[in-house]
Amino acid sequence: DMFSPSSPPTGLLEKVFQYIDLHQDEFVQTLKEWVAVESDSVQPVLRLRRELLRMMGLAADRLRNLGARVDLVDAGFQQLPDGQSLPIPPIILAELGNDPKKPTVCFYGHLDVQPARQEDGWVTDPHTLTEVDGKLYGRGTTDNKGPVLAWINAVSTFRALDEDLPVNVKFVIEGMEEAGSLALEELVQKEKAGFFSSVDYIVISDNLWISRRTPALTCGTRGNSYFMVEVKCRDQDFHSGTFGGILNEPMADLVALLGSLVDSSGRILIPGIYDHVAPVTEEEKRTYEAIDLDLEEYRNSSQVKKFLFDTKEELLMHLWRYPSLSIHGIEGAFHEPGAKTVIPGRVIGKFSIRLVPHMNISVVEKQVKQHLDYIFSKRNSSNQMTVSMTLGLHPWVANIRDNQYLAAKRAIKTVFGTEPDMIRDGSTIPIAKIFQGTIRKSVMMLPLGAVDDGEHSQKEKINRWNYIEGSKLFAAFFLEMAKLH
Ligand SMILES: Cn1cncc1C[C@H](NC(=O)CCN)C(=O)O
Ligand SMILES: [Zn+2]
Ligand SMILES: [Zn+2]
Repeated sequence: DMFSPSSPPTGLLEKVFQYIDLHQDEFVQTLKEWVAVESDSVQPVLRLRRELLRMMGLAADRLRNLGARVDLVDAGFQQLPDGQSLPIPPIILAELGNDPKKPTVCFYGHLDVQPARQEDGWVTDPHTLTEVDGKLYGRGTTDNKGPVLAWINAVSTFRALDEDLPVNVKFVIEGMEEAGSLALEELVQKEKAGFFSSVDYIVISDNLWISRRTPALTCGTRGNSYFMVEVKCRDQDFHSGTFGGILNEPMADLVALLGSLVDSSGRILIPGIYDHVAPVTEEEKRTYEAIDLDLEEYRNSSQVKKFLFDTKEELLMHLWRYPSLSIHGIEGAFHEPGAKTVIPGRVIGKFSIRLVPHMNISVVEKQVKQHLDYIFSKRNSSNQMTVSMTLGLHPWVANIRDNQYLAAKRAIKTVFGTEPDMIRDGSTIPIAKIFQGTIRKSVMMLPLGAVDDGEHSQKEKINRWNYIEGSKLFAAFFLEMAKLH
């Protein structure tokens, strides 16, 4: 149309790539400064919330230096189960450029991280970015500080070269993703007609490739429903010498309940749970066949002796398009080393079910509660069982016919010289569905990290190559978006 900006001058991309290569050590240095902030949102303690506030402040400063207009939106307080409350770090809404002739691309990312302690099995200090053989180790390097900075690096490169930014850029950066994106949904609703009204596209870079070398585009994620099942005799523990043999023990009830959820082939045993799962189409099957995945390498690098499925297609389908049930832990259980003769008086089992199209969250909730009621009633226990669903997150499916998927494919081809794997992701980025459903804009997931980055795990890393080529990818993506608009 008549408002289309002219194609970028030939050689601009070359200049941009050269700048990024030349300044990569500065980019790594900033990542190091950000990794040094222990912005853990999972452990609800004031010291860490202060770190989160500091983290959001650092990011706000960085964005202001770029020339962005930055809003630190107050997000209120988190109520804890024990009655205490903690501040939620402010959410950054920022914008750079508002040329009506350009598309507006909004990047969502988060700067909170999972907990990490060196004793958990890190070789290096998790909050000191350490480079070994081109791998940048540190908590948050891949999830999600590295990708947030890659986007900022791309923007800052155009600024540093005194080149016009090809797109208008907006940022939504939060600090509570690892705790369930508290307060973000409300803000998105509230800003629907404000901040988000001018947004054309949303890009999220908060997941990983399925390969170590082949880049990917993500077309869908599973949702999640998280359950707590409490079994209580009394609030205090018992001595097994003085009460063992005369009680229904809460742990025995709970272990039976948890043991009734899934069989050893991974099949969920809750009646009706598979009823609404979308059937597999032939076309969909072909997408799994096309993916570059070396099963043996994947298995070896994951240090798993044997997966539940032997073919690439079966494995990918069970990660991406079938539900799964995982048992996470038991609160109140005696889990420390040593041999204490305790009977825990009250225990809480935690498990979750990854949801896929077209499962319905409230139907799943009913099915789970009915099943647990039935199993518990069969035990004829005198204890009290309480089941609650504490999180219900929808699965998300992209519209891969949107312009931005085309632009991203072209940018990937330019930077990596290859077509991306078109993948889904087994985990959940709750805000994707909320963006799509609330502000009704196109959402794309464009991951930068490699399959072996170890997000949430010990030894999390991002490869220098992924971080730097990823910064180039975002810059190339801006140019492709401008061409398509
Ligand atoms: C907090 N939470 C509880 N249920 C689901 C989640 C989100 C979490 N998200 C990620 O890990 C992002 C991965 N790139 C997950 O999927 O477990
Ligand atoms: Zn993340
Ligand atoms: Zn995470």
